[in-house]
Amino acid sequence: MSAIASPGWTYPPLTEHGLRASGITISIGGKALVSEASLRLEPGTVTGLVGPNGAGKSTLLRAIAGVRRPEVGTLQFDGIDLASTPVRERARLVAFMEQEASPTFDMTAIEAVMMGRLPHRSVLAGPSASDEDIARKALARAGDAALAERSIATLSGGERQRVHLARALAQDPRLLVLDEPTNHLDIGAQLATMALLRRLAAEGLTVLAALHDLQTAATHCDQVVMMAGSTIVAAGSVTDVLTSDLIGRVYGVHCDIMTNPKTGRPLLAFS
Ligand SMILES: Nc1ncnc2c1ncn2[C@@H]1O[C@H](COP(=O)(O)OP(=O)(O)OP(=O)(O)O)[C@@H](O)[C@H]1O
Repeated sequence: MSAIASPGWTYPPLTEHGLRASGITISIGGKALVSEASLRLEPGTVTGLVGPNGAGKSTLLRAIAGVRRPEVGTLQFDGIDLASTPVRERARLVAFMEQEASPTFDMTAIEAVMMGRLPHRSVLAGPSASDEDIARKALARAGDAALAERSIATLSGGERQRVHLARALAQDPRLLVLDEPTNHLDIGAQLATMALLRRLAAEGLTVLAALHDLQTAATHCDQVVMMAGSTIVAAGSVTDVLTSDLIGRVYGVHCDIMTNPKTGRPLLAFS
């Protein structure tokens, strides 16, 4: 991973690896959107952030990604305090794919992905051949190589979602934060995306993804963090968190949990 600090700023020594969020609290107009959320994510793992609509998942992800500053709490990645890390350096550590990232102005898919290279090049210099090479590889990994020269305004929701994933990959981060990365994707593309996240984790990335589909979390994640009513109500292994009892209490649905005989992973049946 490239992580060369710009002149005048060097990364502090690594003390502890992975993400450490502690006591994150965010409120608007006196209403807590996230209350005292704490979590640990180890490098090389995929964590699913689950919970009902309005639980506070996107708000917590935005805080971790640096889009929204928490009023209270600390965020450290690899021992680095993210709040005091300059924006450009932070963007080399953490990449964020938002839930509904509609294009604000027209550009081609490859131009959109190249924006992920901005934290890695000098402010005045244009993109290098190496930047373009990295962007094209990222687009290919996300499954959109054939769409490189297409205007993103003309792409389908799923195609555009993969472009945004490629932009985050081109950023070459150490922590990848994704808000519903598969919500526009067909089942084949969903499986391909989750398999890609697993490969990225195997390469050492820390991956945190908000997921609505509990089966996707059960099948592909190492760890699950469940939010409800602005707080984290459970965090741990898939089998510790995705229990019939907790799903029933949090979502108000009945869920039978079996074991997939092929994968050994939990198989969820809702009623
Ligand atoms: N700018 C805002 N002003 C007021 N309330 C807000 C604001 N942004 C978010 N909220 C509220 O905060 C709560 C948490 O929102 P958030 O988007 O984090 O939930 P979520 O778990 O990601 O939901 P979903 O699964 O529906 O995407 C919701 O009740 C939402 O209406």
